[in-house]
Amino acid sequence: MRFPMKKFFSYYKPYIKLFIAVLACTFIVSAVSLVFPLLVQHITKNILAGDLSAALGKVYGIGGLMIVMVAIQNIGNYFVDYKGHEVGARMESDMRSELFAHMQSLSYDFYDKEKTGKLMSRITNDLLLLSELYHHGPEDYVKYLVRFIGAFVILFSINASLTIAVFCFFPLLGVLSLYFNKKLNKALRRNKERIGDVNAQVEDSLSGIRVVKSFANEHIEIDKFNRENYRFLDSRKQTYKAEAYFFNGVETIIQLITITVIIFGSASIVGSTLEIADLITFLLYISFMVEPIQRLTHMSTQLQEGITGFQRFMEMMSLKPTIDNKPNALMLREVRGEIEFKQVSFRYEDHLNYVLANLSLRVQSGEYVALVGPSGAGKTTFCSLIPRFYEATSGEVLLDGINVRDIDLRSLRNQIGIVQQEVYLFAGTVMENIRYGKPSANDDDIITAAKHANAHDFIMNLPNGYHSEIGQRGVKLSGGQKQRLSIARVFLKNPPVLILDEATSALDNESESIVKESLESLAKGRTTLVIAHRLSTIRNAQRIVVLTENGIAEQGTHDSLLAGDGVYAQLYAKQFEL
Ligand SMILES: Nc1ncnc2c1ncn2[C@@H]1O[C@H](COP(=O)(O)OP(=O)(O)OP(=O)(O)O)[C@@H](O)[C@H]1O
Repeated sequence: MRFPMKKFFSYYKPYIKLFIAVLACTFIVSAVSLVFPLLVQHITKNILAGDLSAALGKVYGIGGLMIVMVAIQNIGNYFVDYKGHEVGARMESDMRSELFAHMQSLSYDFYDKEKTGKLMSRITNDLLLLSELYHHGPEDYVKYLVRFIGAFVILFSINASLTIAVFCFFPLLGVLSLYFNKKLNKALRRNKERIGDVNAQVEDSLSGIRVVKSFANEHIEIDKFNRENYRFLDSRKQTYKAEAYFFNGVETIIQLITITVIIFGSASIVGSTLEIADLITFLLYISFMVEPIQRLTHMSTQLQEGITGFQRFMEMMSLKPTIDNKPNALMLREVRGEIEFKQVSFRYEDHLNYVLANLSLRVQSGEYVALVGPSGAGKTTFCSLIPRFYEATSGEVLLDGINVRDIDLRSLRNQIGIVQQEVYLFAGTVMENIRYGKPSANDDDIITAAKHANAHDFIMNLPNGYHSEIGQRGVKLSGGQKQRLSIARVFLKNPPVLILDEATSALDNESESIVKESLESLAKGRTTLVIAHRLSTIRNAQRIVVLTENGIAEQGTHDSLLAGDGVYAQLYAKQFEL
């Protein structure tokens, strides 16, 4: 991937004035620092070598000038350090927000493949050193370019041949830097991938901590974690090896430069082509030329880390959501809730088998339809095509006669309420969790929704009522309570279409009957698709559709299907052992 320069620099835009001020300060500070050795040269070569009776006054004058220069440098450096870092941190934060928003836009299929921990690592670790790159990158270039060019001009005016001798080493440094920067970039990318793996392992083990404990398998998790941790360590060891080669190579060349100056400089003094004061000045300025090299190479790990972070950031940003709005997508207003599948086929990926093939079904507005059939027949998949969590591979899914592909995604999903077996609640209060169904709702609306969902009474019995914290993923609530909160959320949303995917199957009989009551009241007046394994729960459905691996096997009411003695009758007999 080529480095996307244009995009990289676009993040400076909101802070460009402040950043230019930082660079201007850097320029001034670097230019001022160049004057110091010249003043030393002036003292040693002109003042101390001349009339010593007037020397002291002049030295004091230069001392005063030096103090003023130090003050300018310090004020400038304070501004550069403080505001420079701030600009970098703000840019990093902007990019982090942009990345998170982008991830929110990506579709189901992306999340099917990616591990959450790895994605977390991309948002946190990957961007961590970008702020350093963003402000130190240009800042150091200005700083060291000024010092380098200034030192070169001054040294050249003192002794051209010695300066050229020093420069002979620079191509060597260039080649070394190029070679190791490439190596380092590769090593740092690997580090980022491996820390992502460590994060993924932590996320996986900690999310499943209750399962881990129930099987007493802590040791297995520790082993899995250590495996990833050592892989990360291994990768870091390789990075340090590359760094050690590189830094020591650079140090050796720098020492060779200094030795060259001392030897050739001394020879020039012997040959009377150089004065001692000039050699001292030369040695002082050599550090101005060498320091940029030292700093830029030592900084290069940090800068490289920023660069690889940016490259990985761009990889993620260049992923497009597979399901997105068409231009001029339709906004829905009044929705009746009629759903139609026309010759719909679907497979999750090109290399996988079709889950649904040529399936056609029409559900009337307000109808209560149950989807039953063997596990893996595609019932959940069928339902997830309606809100376009996945796109039909061929055929059409229509809502009120409009292809769902033509409808604005948000507008479409606002019409559909989903209650699943696995309820996901966010850490926060009961109130906040119900409000998730309609963020603009007031407290009274929320209480009404909770009452409809048979949740009000148990909520009032919680220590802080609606303001009780429910713990991460709602761990402080029972399964039935969580389910009723999720139903209240959908009541509040009040969508014309409802999908109930095994909503009661994880509950015991008592909870089930309360939740069932809430669901029945939720379904009133809405087009409802119910997926159920326990056939007893859908006996009253207006229509039962039996889905098998070969498509829709049969459909009808409970009584007519039982009488037909087909798949449904067999499933029913199996469940009730008739
Ligand atoms: N994200 C996915 N990626 C790839 N294959 C998937 C994915 N989700 C489901 N499948 C596969 O698609 C098929 C249908 O799954 P689906 O969950 O729709 O069946 P189901 O009828 O709802 O099953 P169950 O009654 O057990 O919930 C299964 O073979 C399953 O392995």
